[in-house]
Amino acid sequence: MKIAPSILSANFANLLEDVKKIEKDADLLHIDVMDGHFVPNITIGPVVVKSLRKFFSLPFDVHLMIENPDLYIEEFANSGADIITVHQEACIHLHRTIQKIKGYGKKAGVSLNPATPLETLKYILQDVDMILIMTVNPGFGGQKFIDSMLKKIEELKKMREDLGLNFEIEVDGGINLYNVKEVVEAGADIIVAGSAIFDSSNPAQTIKEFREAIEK
Ligand SMILES: O=C(CO)[C@H](O)[C@H](O)COP(=O)(O)O
Ligand SMILES: [Co+2]
Repeated sequence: MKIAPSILSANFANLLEDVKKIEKDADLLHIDVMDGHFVPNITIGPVVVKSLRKFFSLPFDVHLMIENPDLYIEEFANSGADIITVHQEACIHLHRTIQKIKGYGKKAGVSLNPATPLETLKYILQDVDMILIMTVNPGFGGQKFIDSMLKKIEELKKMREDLGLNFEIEVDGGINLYNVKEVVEAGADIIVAGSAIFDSSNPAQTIKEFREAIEK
């Protein structure tokens, strides 16, 4: 099980120091990109990804919550993203978008909003490296986990088994020390956590506690 702290809840005025706090304990760095159109919030773009890349070697997991992601894939690829995840709801030609990400030598992820059925992924599952199940409506950190998404994670895991595929299942939104175990038991391979990690007094220690909570 991998842990991907989301910098959405880091201090943007002190981003370098905040990421240094989790660098050794995290498996990936989750970077939430929001455009004010696909979601009602605006965060950061490729310039910030590029600036961070100079200081860190851990994989960058870039979650694009933007309309027309095709327009920005090249820039994010060149800025140092390792995984580029687009939303199914934002892509008219999703298969083409996935191929574009892979064409830059990056891992391709596809994310689903809570209301979007798994069936929309049926014909692209064999093409992706990762599926990101949103367990909050995207746009903001610190929201409450939507419990009905546990079934969705279980169903996706079953689909993966039935099809004999090996994409990773990432789960994002409202995950904390109290619910992480059931999220992993449902089928998550990668856990994203923003507020639970960066709002804590010791983010590195909190990541260790996440791993302990799963073992319990
Ligand atoms: O994609 C996101 C929101 O759209 C964030 O990654 C997610 O919400 C993480 O924050 P938290 O753990 O505080 O819910
Ligand atoms: Co995210």
